[in-house]
Amino acid sequence: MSKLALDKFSKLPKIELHAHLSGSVRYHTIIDLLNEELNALDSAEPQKIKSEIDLLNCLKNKPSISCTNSRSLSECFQVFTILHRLLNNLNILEKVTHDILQDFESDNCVYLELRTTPRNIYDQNRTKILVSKRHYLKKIINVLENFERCHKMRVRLLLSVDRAKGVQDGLENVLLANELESKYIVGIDFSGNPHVNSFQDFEQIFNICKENGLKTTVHIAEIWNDRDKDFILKKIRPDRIGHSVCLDQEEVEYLIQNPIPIEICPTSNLVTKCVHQIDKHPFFDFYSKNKNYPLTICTDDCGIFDITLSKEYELISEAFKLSHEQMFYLSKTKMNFTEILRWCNDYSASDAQGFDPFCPLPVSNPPLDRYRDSNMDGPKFLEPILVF
Ligand SMILES: CNc1ncnc2c1ncn2[C@@H]1O[C@H](COP(=O)(O)O)[C@@H](O)[C@H]1O
Repeated sequence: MSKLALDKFSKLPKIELHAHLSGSVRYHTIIDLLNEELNALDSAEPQKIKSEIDLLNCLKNKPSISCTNSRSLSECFQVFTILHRLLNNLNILEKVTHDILQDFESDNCVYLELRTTPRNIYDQNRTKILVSKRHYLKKIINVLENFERCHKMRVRLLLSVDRAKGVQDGLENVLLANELESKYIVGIDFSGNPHVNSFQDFEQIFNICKENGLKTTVHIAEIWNDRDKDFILKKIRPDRIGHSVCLDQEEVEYLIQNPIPIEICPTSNLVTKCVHQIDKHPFFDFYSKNKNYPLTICTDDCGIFDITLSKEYELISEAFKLSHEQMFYLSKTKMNFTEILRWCNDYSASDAQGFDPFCPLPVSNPPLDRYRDSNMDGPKFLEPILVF
């Protein structure tokens, strides 16, 4: 794709609803932190660190129609373990979180929903808690507050329940969400290694979320033998679902008839090999059958994959021959913004009225024509959806 087209996607105002904090730490920051460990005088395991740098290099992925340097999901989860070791104090956490927000805003993201699993940070012997889950979260919320004071992008937080860490750990996170009562926490994400445990064991937690009015989004069908699909789609019916790529035709039909908004993560699906070619991505099963199906394009772990939201748009647009106008229309309308505003339950009605996330900078925003793809021979604008 030409640089000009890439620029147009960078300028398109976008929303990001599926971004894991640790996975979104800048790729170069991760490498720098690993090199710091490597060069430390007391570096105990240089070979291990070198192989971790190699793993990172392999996972780093450039968007392309067919992905050649794919790695499996389990390798991704190895990287998260490394990241959790590296992000081991509040200063680093503060810095990387701020960088993530900056990066999304520079990419013209206007509403970012970051998700993270609250965790205790231990000392080297893992005997003493240095930072509690509560302090971990408070630090992140503090970064979001400070950011919002001087930036236009709106940022909210989902607390993650990691299926691999078990029910008790998940329960603590949901109780924390309730207890902190922060306007920044808008819901609960159910994620983690899909090969480990089953979400069916977490039914009590789903019920607690419902009883307490906490919105939920659940990772499903990231692998073919996901035994939780029926349970999630038919019994739990969360507010959104993530990935949802390994679905059979019957399940796709079921969703078309009974839609749940889907967070699509194209590069992630290629890297983890649950989709082998971008032009076979099930995004199109939904899009082609129902142009109004609520779909949103997301990055998942933009740091470890070294990608941006704009590049994800580019990937989908190229693979399915969608014009800039179609992408624009998709980003504007496929995810119901009233719904998002409802997630931000602290907004007063007047705030909500004044907040058009697609028009955050009315003075400096370019005219809509700027987003028009001059080479496009498909339909012209479907409706005058924006007033800049
Ligand atoms: C690649 N696809 C994925 N599938 C499932 N869960 C994923 C994921 N990518 C990330 N996570 C979840 O997010 C955590 C890292 O961010 P936080 O430490 O919470 O900020 C991972 O440990 C995993 O539980």
